[in-house]
Amino acid sequence: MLIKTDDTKKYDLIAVGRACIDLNAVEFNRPMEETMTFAKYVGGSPANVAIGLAKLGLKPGFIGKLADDQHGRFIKTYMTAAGVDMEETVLDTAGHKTGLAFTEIKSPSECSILMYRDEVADLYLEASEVDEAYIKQARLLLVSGTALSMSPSREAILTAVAYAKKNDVPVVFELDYRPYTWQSLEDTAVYYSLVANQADIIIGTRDEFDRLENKEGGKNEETIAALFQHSAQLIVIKHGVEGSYAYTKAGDVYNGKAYKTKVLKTFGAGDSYAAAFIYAVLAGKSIETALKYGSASASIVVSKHSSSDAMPDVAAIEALIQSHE
Ligand SMILES: Nc1ncnc2c1ncn2[C@@H]1O[C@H](COP(=O)(O)OP(=O)(O)OP(=O)(O)O)[C@@H](O)[C@H]1O
Ligand SMILES: O=C(O)C[C@@H](O)[C@H](O)C(=O)CO
Repeated sequence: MLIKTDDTKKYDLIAVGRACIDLNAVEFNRPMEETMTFAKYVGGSPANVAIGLAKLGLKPGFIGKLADDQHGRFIKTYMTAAGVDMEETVLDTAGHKTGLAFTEIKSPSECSILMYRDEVADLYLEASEVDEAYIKQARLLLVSGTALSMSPSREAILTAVAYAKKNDVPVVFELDYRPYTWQSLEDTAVYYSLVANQADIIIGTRDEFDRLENKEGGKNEETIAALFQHSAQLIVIKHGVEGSYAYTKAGDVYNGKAYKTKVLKTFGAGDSYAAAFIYAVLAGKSIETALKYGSASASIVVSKHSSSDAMPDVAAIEALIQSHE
């Protein structure tokens, strides 16, 4: 197996970062100005990935800070019921709020997210609130890039990564770049590099790797050459509907095609892709197969209304792959 993990661990993966609320336009194919109703779902990239893994039958855990209010309680209840261990989440006692993402579905190819993320509870997670003994119980630690955008969450993430490294828990870095949370492009590149250089698996879009390198129009070959000088064993670079590439440190290159579908909205593709790709890697499947799982899962989620609730099970993913073989 390319990434060696200890399958006797209590949790398959522990995700650290934000768990928020998505409010997705119910009346779609119109601008948000004309939208009157929104459906509520759990959102936030690492929460979505954890939920996706639970739907695939794995045992994920979550580290994060939730607001002590109705939204925080909704998130904890939903994720627990979905099969994510939420016992290590901490409650914010300083009045910070849950992050909200209003999603606009103008057309299948034109979606946008309007974020309410000032003073959000998830960015107030402190290093002292991250438990080494919990991380030690995971096969993988998943870190989201957005959680690096502000202190004290930044230090909490760096602490989680340090605990994972100390306890031989491989680190997955999902670049998950959300521009509104960052002060500058330089900050992003500094903190992204700090974690990317320690990560075993790095997953992001081509644009997100450009943020890591703080340049435009970067080339995959140059990106992987630089990153493979550090801890990375496996790098996935996504190119939207054009598909994705996986690179191994040993020099293997794999190309995954997107599965065409009737798209409702494009967001949620990355999180569903990551969940199914990681599931396949943990199940010991080949990288070619893991790319198919990621693409199939994303194809299912972009055809549905939510990012979290729509995460598919293994049977749905395998059926979609089969129908294209
Ligand atoms: N329109 C689409 N139809 C089918 N599959 C898609 C589509 N868009 C993306 N995908 C699949 O999802 C994968 C990830 O998509 P993308 O590169 O857009 O990720 P992302 O930008 O991280 O997503 P997100 O919008 O959730 O942040 C792609 O590699 C592809 O397999
Ligand atoms: O927190 C966000 O950035 C938005 C997410 O909640 C949303 O689920 C999404 O865009 C998934 O990729």
